[in-house]
Amino acid sequence: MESGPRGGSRPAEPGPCLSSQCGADQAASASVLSAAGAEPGSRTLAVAAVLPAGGCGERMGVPTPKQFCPVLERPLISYTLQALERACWIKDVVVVVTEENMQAMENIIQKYKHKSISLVEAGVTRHRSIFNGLRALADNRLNSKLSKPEVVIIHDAVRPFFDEDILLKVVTAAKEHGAAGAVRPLVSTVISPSADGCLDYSLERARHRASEMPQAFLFDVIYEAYQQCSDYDLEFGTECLQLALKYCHIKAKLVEGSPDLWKVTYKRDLYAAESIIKERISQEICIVMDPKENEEHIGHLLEEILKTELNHVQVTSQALYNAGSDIQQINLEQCYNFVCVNVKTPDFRETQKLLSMLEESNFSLLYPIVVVSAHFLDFKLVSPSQKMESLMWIREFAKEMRKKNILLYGLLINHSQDEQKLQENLRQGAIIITALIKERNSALIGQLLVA
Ligand SMILES: Nc1ccn([C@@H]2O[C@H](COP(=O)(O)OP(=O)(O)OP(=O)(O)O)[C@@H](O)[C@H]2O)c(=O)n1
Ligand SMILES: O=P(O)(O)OC[C@@H](O)[C@@H](O)[C@@H](O)CO
Repeated sequence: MESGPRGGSRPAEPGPCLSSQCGADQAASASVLSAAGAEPGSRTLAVAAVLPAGGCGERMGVPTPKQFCPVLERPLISYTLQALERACWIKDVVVVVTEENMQAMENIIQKYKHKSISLVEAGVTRHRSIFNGLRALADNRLNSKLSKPEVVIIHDAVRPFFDEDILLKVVTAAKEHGAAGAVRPLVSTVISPSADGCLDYSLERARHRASEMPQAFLFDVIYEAYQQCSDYDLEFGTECLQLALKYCHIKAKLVEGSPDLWKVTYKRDLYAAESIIKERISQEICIVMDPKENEEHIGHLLEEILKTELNHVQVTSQALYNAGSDIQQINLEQCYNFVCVNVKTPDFRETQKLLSMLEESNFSLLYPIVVVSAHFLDFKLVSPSQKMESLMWIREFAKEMRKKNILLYGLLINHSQDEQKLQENLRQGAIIITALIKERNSALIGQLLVA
């Protein structure tokens, strides 16, 4: 199975590493990706990737193989594919899955619009799966749309947190050395037990590294290594770099990677992945308000309070004049959080306008979008209970929005005439907004919170 061309016109997506789309540094990638030995930029290096995703995730301890476990209701492997898509110079991605998971994988590719993906059947071990992926690239009779690359990246499907920079580094190093792999300092010391279960010796931690992914190889090197590989190594090996050394006498270049390169292995890793992704898509908030309001507009006051409360978060304000261009403009900054300020009647007019734009934009495909419909009322003039009736609209509407991966919350702020009270209420409102955005708790959708 093959999906369409990579890259393309998709809006910049804040994948797990939130870097800019494709070619964070065009000059760097152009020189790296010029074909081996050619003048930089003269001919692009053919690079493909093999993603082993055929495991059962035994250590995760759940029925679903971990690469398909949901993170914010989206399969983990989709985040890895999205991060790979940032490197639009990778021409083919071969995902290696078991026969029984082929359809599930095809559904993920279709739903999340992943490009240039070919599926290959897994083997009973990781090395056998990788070998199957390499074979598909080597022998295009297996898949006519695939062609043998000069360099191949091998990356575990359950390692979603990496950026284009480490891909460029391992590919550059593989071009020069034949093989390269990301490494990290060891957290625990490595020891060797004796036959009777006692300490035999320990390795000096500072002189050793943990082997992570991505790794990259001159294709002919790693393919030759796998073709020479013993059954024992195919069955019990865990290190591709070792195969290149043992069978092709290639000493891989080791590239220091970032702390994000860890592999999702245990259940706690899924929780960690979810909180990292939530943190990363909470970095920007857009306050949507009526453009005709003057600077004292309550929306601007709320914007200033949010900026004060959330100094590491980018808070912007935007008027919604019309659909497409505004929402495209907003989301180009990778914004997944909106506070819609409703001060005019009828209630929700601005919120409904924003929601219909978000629905049409399809931006909630990859991440849940938070929309806080903020309403201001001087409780001394109008009792909240009177307002409640008209605000009940939000409960039903929130259920509809939930189906589109849009989390809609209501917020009623006491628009006190007393300046100090108003500041306190706005601060309380900012705290509530911050919590809703950070937690993205679908249990609270349609609720009306009061500040
Ligand atoms: N026969 C296998 C075994 C593993 N993998 C893949 O290799 C990567 C790293 O392996 P690991 O973390 O060990 O995954 P599992 O084997 O699924 O985990 P476990 O050992 O807990 O069963 C994963 O993306 C996994 O899907 C594979 O493609 N084919
Ligand atoms: O051993 P596992 O199958 O859990 O995972 C594979 C890892 O060993 C591997 O991804 C890195 O150590 C780099 O080779």
